[in-house]
Amino acid sequence: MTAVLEATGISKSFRGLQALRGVDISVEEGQILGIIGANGAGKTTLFNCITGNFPPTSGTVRLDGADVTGQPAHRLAHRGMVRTFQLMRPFHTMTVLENVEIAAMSRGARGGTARREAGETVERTGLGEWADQLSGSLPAAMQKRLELARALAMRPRVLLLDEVLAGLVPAERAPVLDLLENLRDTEGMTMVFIEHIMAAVRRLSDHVVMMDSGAVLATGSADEVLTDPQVVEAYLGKEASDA
Ligand SMILES: Nc1ncnc2c1ncn2[C@@H]1O[C@H](COP(=O)(O)OP(=O)(O)OP(=O)(O)O)[C@@H](O)[C@H]1O
Repeated sequence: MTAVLEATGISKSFRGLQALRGVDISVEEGQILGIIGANGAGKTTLFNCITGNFPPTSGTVRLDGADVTGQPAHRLAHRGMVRTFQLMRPFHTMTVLENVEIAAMSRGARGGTARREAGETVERTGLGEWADQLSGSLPAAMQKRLELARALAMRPRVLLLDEVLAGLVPAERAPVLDLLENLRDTEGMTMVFIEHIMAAVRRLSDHVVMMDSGAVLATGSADEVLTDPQVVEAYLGKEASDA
């Protein structure tokens, strides 16, 4: 099987601080890759290098085999790769539906089509009853769903999720996990997700990469990685409370 998304040898320095040191990840079509690691390990920086927020200092990003290193987010979105952000950035003075509609329009949907697709996405992400609320007035859990809805409205084939469950109580996490699993199983969507909640990593990941100090420390199935003594020592010992 060929990788849909493959990042090889990704390094990134910020004025002397080496945030990434030759990171390799790859994910095959219809698979979910989970990325774990302590705060500051470089997970979000890796996403930023992959999704064109800034170019890596060195290394190559390939999407469907094509070199897309450093391409801006909008061009990657047209190629089918979209991400969510850890800190949400919706337009707070617009309604939930309008926010999602704008995302649909950004990939070319127009007029009634954009509105209809936005409505479907809003329902699918459990935001139906909030559709006409200003997004700035949403509770945190619903803002998270809006971030996901905006990404899905862009119809990605490859979706990168940065801590999409953070700040949600367990009852709020379940529907998001159900949705992500459904997107993989029914639409074959490929996903990479950064997550600190180990129950979610176990449930969703076909494959896990554990990062430490800007490098990959362990990779394998969730069972293999989460029981790896180095991973337990470097990360899980500190984070196990939420597992
Ligand atoms: N734009 C930037 N400028 C300078 N340093 C940065 C920048 N972005 C990240 N860093 C640094 O790079 C390192 C990796 O940060 P990063 O946010 O990627 O970690 P992370 O694994 O995503 O952490 P968390 O789990 O807290 O989100 C940190 O030392 C961080 O301070």
